Amino acid sequence: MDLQANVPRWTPRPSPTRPLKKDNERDDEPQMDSFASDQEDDDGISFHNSRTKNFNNFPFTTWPTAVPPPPHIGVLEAPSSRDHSTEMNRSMEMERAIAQQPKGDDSFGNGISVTWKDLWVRVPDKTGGRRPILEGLTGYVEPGEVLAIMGPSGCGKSTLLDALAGRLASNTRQTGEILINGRKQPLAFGTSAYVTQDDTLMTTLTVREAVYYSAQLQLPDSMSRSEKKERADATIREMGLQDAMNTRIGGWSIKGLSGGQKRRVSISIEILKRPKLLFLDEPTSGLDSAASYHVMNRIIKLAQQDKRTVVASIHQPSSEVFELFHNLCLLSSGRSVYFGSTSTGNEFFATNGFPCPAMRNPSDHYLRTVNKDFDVDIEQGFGGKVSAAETINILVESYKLSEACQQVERRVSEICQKDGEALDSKESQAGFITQCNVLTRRSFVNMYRDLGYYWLRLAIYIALCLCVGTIFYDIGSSYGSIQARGSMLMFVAAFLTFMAIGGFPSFVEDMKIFTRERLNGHYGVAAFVVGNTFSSIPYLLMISLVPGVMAYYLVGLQKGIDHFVYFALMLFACMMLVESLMMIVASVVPDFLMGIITGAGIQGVMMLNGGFFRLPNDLPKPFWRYPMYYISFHKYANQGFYKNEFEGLTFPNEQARGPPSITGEEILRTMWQVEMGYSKWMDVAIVFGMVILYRLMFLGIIKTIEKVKPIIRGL
Ligand SMILES: Nc1ncnc2c1ncn2[C@@H]1O[C@H](COP(=O)(O)OP(=O)(O)OP(=O)(O)O)[C@@H](O)[C@H]1O
Repeated sequence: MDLQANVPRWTPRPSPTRPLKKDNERDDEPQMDSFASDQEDDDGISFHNSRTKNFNNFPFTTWPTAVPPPPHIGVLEAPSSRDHSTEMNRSMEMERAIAQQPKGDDSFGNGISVTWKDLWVRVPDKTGGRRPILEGLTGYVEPGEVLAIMGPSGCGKSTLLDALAGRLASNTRQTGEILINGRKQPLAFGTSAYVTQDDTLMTTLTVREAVYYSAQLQLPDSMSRSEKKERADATIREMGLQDAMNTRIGGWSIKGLSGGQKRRVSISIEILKRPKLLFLDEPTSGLDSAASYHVMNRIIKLAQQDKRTVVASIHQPSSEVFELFHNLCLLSSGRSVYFGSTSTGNEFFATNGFPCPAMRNPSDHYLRTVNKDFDVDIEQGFGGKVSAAETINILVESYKLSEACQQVERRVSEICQKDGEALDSKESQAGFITQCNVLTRRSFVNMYRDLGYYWLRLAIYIALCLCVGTIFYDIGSSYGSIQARGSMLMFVAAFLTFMAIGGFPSFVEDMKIFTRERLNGHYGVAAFVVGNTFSSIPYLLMISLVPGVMAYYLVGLQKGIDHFVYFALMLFACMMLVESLMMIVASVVPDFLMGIITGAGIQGVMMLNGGFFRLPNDLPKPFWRYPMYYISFHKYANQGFYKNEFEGLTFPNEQARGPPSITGEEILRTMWQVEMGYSKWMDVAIVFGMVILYRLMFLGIIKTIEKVKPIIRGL
């Protein structure tokens, strides 16, 4: 069957850049679905269409629902009964109207235009090849417009948004052209805002705190604190969250906001800065119809102010919400079914034999018609039925041949020809010091409120140190205590520090929030690393000191406050190091289970090679002795702890042979094979140096990932 030969030509009404509704054109309150009604066109043909009154001047080849269709099965043809001369006249009229229609701004002004042409996105398939998830899409969105991306679940809405926002996953390959203001330029890190489908929020903060911290990070230093607070409060109110201002967002452990409320917090955070380009993935999911309407209405107003550009994927908008959008990009299985004004969608479907029934929300009708997930035949306006797959083919082919499609291509070319401005990602952002300060405070509050971050670890450390203290209680200075001291100190250096791995789930959550905020340009990578490092210091000090003092004094290690201070300092340095290591792991393996296994594996190797289980001189050369022994932080931790404990002590020699006593220094040299050429303070300094190195590596890895990802995707 040659679908292309039979599909009717569809021509849209001449308003791809439909002017925005004025406020007085509609109530602010959501209305009942009311726009599907029987109307008569100029030819006296009755058809169901909500917006028929808009179309009377234009030649839509709409299937009349009351008139029998031409006798073909599953193949659509232009109605033979049409008066062709009338049609031609109307076509000419339309072409004239199109020519006279203002094509948006002549320049981009301060706004951002996005165009995409022949956009393909492919992902690996099971056979080792690649399957397309977006197939040759072309479209545009201009300043002041709100584009709705619609289609059945899995049709590629999020993928299209990700592609436009420059955020595709690294296993995808993108071809085709995406231009921002007519130029090929990256769209991330502050040039646009993106509300993702999942709400990645700091669960311990209240709504007001979450939005206000974000305001402090995103708004420029030139704004006063009170102005930022005002902006945050106003945005919260705009999203209808005033009653939940002081409610914690909540997560798996504490019940806080509802799903819909979280959605609105996510939107609030991203619209705070009034972005010039806003991507929204399912902004209304979880919202009731009134909330959906108000949220979308607010976003439309945002687009109107200073001509901002909005692209939103949306699942099941009510008719009220659907009417708010300007253009519709309807997808099915990654293919473009329709791109054009939302007000001419009904025409397109009716023209192709799938008119929207009376009293049905048009968006429901479109989604039902283009969904092939369920093996249900689609009813045609004239009573026939075609399979869902065939319906989609008809619509896709019809759209390709339509004047609307050509019009979109023309508009894309026009926009691309303009010489648009380059985007500045650093525009009006808080300064580095402010970012570090705010991130440190926010992270500190989060750590304080999240029981799993440090409090639970503190409890477990106390329990473990009580066990250590009672098992090695009052260790004494007998010959046998030498081995016991060594084992106890090794346990502290290896196992107590290993336990810092318990914070990994919180690191993964932190990384998710960081990734979202970073991609939206809220702050820089360095500010995040500084904030994360400084906020954890008080807690790690507490964990080193409180359980440390219990273990130290119950065991009866070497007396003197300086010895205890060294012990606590080394424990603190090792914990910081393990946390830094786990942050690196979280940045590379952001999966909870995989990350813990990877982190535990790395630490296991270091522990094994740290000079306790196998004495340093016995480690096989070259790999384990050089460089692995020197890379392992356990080497320095063990050495430092041993020097701190054994130097200055003397143990009686209970063996029959040899001198009557043995000094700590001799034990260090012969028994533990410790490097004695430098002091214990050097060991702790090396561990702190490694902490700095690991944090820098963390920063470097994030920056590298940011740079490499677009290259992998083929951009
Ligand atoms: N990185 C990826 N690797 C493999 N497959 C992917 C990837 N991204 C998307 N897909 C697949 O592409 C298809 C489209 O996914 P996408 O998330 O864009 O759909 P969607 O229309 O947003 O769906 P929903 O409305 O349910 O969120 C799905 O089948 C999905 O499994």
